[in-house]
Amino acid sequence: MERLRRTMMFVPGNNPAMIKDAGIYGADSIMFDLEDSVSLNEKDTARMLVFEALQNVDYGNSELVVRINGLDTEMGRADIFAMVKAGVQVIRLPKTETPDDVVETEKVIAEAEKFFGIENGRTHMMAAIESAGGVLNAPAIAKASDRLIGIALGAEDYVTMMKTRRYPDGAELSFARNMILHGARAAGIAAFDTVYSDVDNTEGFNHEVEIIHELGFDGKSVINPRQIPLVNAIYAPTEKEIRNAKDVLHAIDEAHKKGSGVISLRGKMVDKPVVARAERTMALAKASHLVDTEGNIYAK
Ligand SMILES: CC(C)(COP(=O)(O)OP(=O)(O)OC[C@H]1O[C@@H](n2cnc3c(N)ncnc32)[C@H](O)[C@@H]1OP(=O)(O)O)[C@@H](O)C(=O)NCCC(=O)NCCSC(=O)C[C@@](O)(CC(=O)O)C(=O)O
Ligand SMILES: [Mg+2]
Repeated sequence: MERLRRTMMFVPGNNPAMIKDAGIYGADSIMFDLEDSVSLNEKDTARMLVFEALQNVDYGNSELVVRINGLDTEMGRADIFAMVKAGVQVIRLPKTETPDDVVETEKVIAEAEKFFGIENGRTHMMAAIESAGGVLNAPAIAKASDRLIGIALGAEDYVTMMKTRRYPDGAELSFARNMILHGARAAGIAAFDTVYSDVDNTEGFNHEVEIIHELGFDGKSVINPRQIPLVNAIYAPTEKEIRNAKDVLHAIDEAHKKGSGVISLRGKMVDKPVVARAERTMALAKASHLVDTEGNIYAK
């Protein structure tokens, strides 16, 4: 079963208190940041703090991701070696412009795995796309390495380069979001939307999450624990959707018993894509604690 990544929470790598408590908020993924939330004179401290945390803090079921500094900086290589040694699950490459950026980063990751005697390929990657060039290359970036679990939009850098800013309806991000989504889907990996910086604006945040949920993004980068339950609520299926998904899965089981891959349910065709959507609905229902492991809806 595909891992759910509705929320990926940025945690500044130089903030010991936030690093220590990052696991208590229920983010699907925790993303320790060594890049833009850390000033130049704190880079070494942040790398050390995140290294220690990855080795010693229990973050439960949250996936552990680190955003490194790019290889075009003097920190990039040291970041990769330290994080691979610490056993990070996913390295997030910032400001990815070309497939070569991914390939070059992968080479250093493989070198680090070999150096520390770690199984080749254990460290996964994701690539953040934060520029016009990166957006145009999104489909090729998404296919650049088997280690990639997903690609993500970094909209703050992107809108700055595009000489605009963030607007409530998101029209300025429409092309980038669609390129990233299509690039990810064509490569069979996940697509993550960008951060929403106005932490106190719940209405604006919810509106943005509705948009990316409807588009089909797997989830969103968040910068504050208060944003996690808001994303989860929008990604949680309704009781009607769960009941329908259960009926779909039951109907296709019956069809398979009769040797068919298609059946009618309440006048609507149930086939492979409908079944795949029903399975995702049930996975989201389980993650949202709306059903038990058998798929039974919890009484209210
Ligand atoms: C926004 C704010 C200052 C608000 O502060 P506030 O003080 O109002 O927070 P409160 O809500 O009051 O905090 C209540 C309790 O939660 C704790 N708490 C808060 N945030 C927590 C957290 N993140 N992790 C763990 N713990 C946390 C806090 O310590 C407190 O704990 P306690 O005291 O125990 O009660 C704060 O959240 C924060 O610093 N966020 C991280 C910012 C960050 O990482 N930026 C870089 C990534 S974006 C980027 O780089 C752009 C990008 O690259 C992106 C892309 O590529 O996608 C692009 O180009 O777009
Ligand atoms: Mg950025």
